[in-house]
Amino acid sequence: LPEDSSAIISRFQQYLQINTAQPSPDYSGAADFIFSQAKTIGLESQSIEFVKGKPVLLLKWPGTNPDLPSILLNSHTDVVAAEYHKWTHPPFDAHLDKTGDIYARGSQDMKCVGMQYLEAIRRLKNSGFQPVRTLYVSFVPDEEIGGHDGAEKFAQSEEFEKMNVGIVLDEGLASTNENYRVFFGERCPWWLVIKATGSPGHGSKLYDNSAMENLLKSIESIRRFRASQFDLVKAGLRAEGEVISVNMVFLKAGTPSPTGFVMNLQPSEAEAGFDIRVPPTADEKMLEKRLEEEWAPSSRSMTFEFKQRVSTLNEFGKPVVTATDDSNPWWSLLEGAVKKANGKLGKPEVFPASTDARYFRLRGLPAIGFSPMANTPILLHDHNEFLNQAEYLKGIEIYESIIKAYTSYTEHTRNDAYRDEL
Ligand SMILES: CSCC[C@H](NC=O)C(=O)O
Ligand SMILES: [Zn+2]
Ligand SMILES: [Zn+2]
Repeated sequence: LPEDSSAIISRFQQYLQINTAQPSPDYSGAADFIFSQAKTIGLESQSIEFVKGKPVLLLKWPGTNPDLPSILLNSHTDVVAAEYHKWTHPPFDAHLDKTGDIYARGSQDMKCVGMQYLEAIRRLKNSGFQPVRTLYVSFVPDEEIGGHDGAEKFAQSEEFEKMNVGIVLDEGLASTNENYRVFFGERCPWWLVIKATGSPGHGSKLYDNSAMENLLKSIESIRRFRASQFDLVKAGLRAEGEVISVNMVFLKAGTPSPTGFVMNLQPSEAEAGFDIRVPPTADEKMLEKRLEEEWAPSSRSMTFEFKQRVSTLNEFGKPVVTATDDSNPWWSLLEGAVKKANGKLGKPEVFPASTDARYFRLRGLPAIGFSPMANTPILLHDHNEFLNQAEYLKGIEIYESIIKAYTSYTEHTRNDAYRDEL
């Protein structure tokens, strides 16, 4: 590796070594690091604590025409927890192996992207490039737990309003082939708990309407639905983000005893939790009906509760998605810029899980999910998350090209996609 590249990789490793794992992320460590980077690059920086101890770090590269809507490059500073003993290299060592793979929690999700933004800016600045539009880079907390104290408050703030943002880039997913994946929307999380009650009884007795039987009937029904959705994906008829996913995440029942559970007692209560993800264009009413009639019918002594239920629609009743046609110039600009840097984009997709991009889209802004990682296994939230250094360096070139194209775009763009509704 040339001298320059090893310095770039070592800065990436430094960021990865800061333990920002939920539930107690080292946000002040991350802030110190990001601000020290901003200083050496020559970017203005600001920390906004909408919630104490959870800073939104905002960097700014002023453009020559501050009247044009600005560009926002967003990333989150937190990462999910890691089970240390199940990793081949400790998750916060950022170990670089002989093949160039860098192992760390956050190497894909999404400290890579945050640092790639900064490295791209550093190079552009050094080359003498001048942006026309102002460029902002935000590092937000708490994405992994829903972003309520981070991007959600940020997107709704006066500070954000003043930034006059026209387009947001946020995270995507690694691609296992040579085409980068790119996302225009995301599925909405519905975290459902269903609860069954029934008559308790002797473990030897066959009878109807026990809590366990009632719950199992629901689970069977939910699993049939799950299979019907999964089959569409397996048959290649639908993309991952276009079906409703339903996965059971907990089961809770039984009567505890000092040695485990009482074995000859059928319990009077049983419950199960499901992580459901609903595509932006899905029929919510249909799903609700299914839930009321088949998954948790009161006729079977069942109740349900949502731990979280995010609507697929915005305040105008429209799906929360970013346009991918001619009405959104940022799409073709992105395509062109990636191509110019010798990269290829796949077909725009719906992100299968949730990201902070939703909060920007809810404001009526276009937001594109994109993490430039091609030919890479998808390891976010998994053990042994890694990114190859060559792929990381390639991503920096991709962002250089995007930042050039975006900040140089001088056509008048509206920064309010809902103008028609308003
Ligand atoms: C919906 S709050 C949790 C957000 C989380 N985001 C990334 O994994 C997700 O589970 O999609
Ligand atoms: Zn993420
Ligand atoms: Zn994540």
